[in-house]
Amino acid sequence: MLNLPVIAPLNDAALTERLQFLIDHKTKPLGALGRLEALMLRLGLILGSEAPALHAPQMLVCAADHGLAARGVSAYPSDVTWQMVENFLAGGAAVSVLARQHGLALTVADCGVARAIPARDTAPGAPRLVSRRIAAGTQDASVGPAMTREQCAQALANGMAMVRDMPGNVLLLGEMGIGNTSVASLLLARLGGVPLADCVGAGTGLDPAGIARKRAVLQQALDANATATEPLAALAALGGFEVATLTGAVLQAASEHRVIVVDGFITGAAVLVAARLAPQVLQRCVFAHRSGERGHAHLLEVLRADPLIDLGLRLGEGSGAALAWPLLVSACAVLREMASFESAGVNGPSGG
Ligand SMILES: O=C(O)c1ccc[n+]([C@@H]2O[C@H](COP(=O)([O-])O)[C@@H](O)[C@H]2O)c1
Ligand SMILES: Cc1cc2nc[nH]c2cc1C
Repeated sequence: MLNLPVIAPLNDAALTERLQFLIDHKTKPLGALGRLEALMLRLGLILGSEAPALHAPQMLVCAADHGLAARGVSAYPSDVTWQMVENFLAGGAAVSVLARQHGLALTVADCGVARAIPARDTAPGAPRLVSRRIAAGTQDASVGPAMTREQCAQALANGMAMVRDMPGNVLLLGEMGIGNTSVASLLLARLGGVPLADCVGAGTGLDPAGIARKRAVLQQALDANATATEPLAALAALGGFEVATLTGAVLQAASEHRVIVVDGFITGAAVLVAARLAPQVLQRCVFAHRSGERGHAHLLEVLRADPLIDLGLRLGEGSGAALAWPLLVSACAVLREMASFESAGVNGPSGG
């Protein structure tokens, strides 16, 4: 039996009021720091502090393969999954560069890559591999469930355990898995109630004919798993090992009052599943960016999320989360260090 962690709602009205007062009395015209002010408020609430500080940020990149990929739903072959995991670990991928630049500890989890990633010793501070393999890729969801309920429960438990073992108070989410935009599309259609056509996009770069084929395959997957409507049933039937592991990670991080920085379409789909299980997780999430992948705008709407940046990224890996990271650092610094009208001796609004 899977025990999901308890997640308390964030409903400290007094702290909300104090934070808003502090923000409104900083030396700036009211509201002039725009959406950074909403970020300041959110981070203060999540961390339960009027002077929040982020420490030991953890970037967790979950990787796995997908039976669906054999149906031609991606522009790239499944081998790219293990090859990119090696690239993450060697320090050459976008997320490796950005994690290094920003001092984010990078953990890459093999949640079920078709070709197992060999264990290795890594130097302190270098990207770290953890093996949390469920199987060598999921089954083909277009003909039946992608995973068993037991496999899904194990992946959720793995995600929870990994976060439990991590230091720090902020978790950034990333993923890698050829075929996983299909998984995210299916979960958005099933759990978000969004028409499939709006959920399906180019992923790694399908052309319009490829997208039409992908849509037809994904419709077969929805039909083959028509009874999987509850969140955990849908996750098992349509999901991937990396998405289920990320879902567990999100639930655990929320229960520990960590800030959760959500990357793009696939990590967002994991948050959707987690939010269907425990809506309070959304109060702990910061949505990093709006992905160029078609379904992401719809997913953000379903989650009522307002992402920080829009650079037309469609890479995944956690790259958008890493790029948005400095904004979180700045939001905390401004809340802690910026003077108030009173402390700086600056006149407030003229009034009248
Ligand atoms: O996160 C996103 O918004 C995103 C959008 C498009 C593609 N991706 C990445 O591309 C891979 C999945 O694309 P595909 O076409 O194989 O389904 C996977 O490794 C993701 O990290 C990620
Ligand atoms: C090269 C490549 C890098 C990626 N990183 C995340 N998803 C990816 C998909 C491809 C194809």
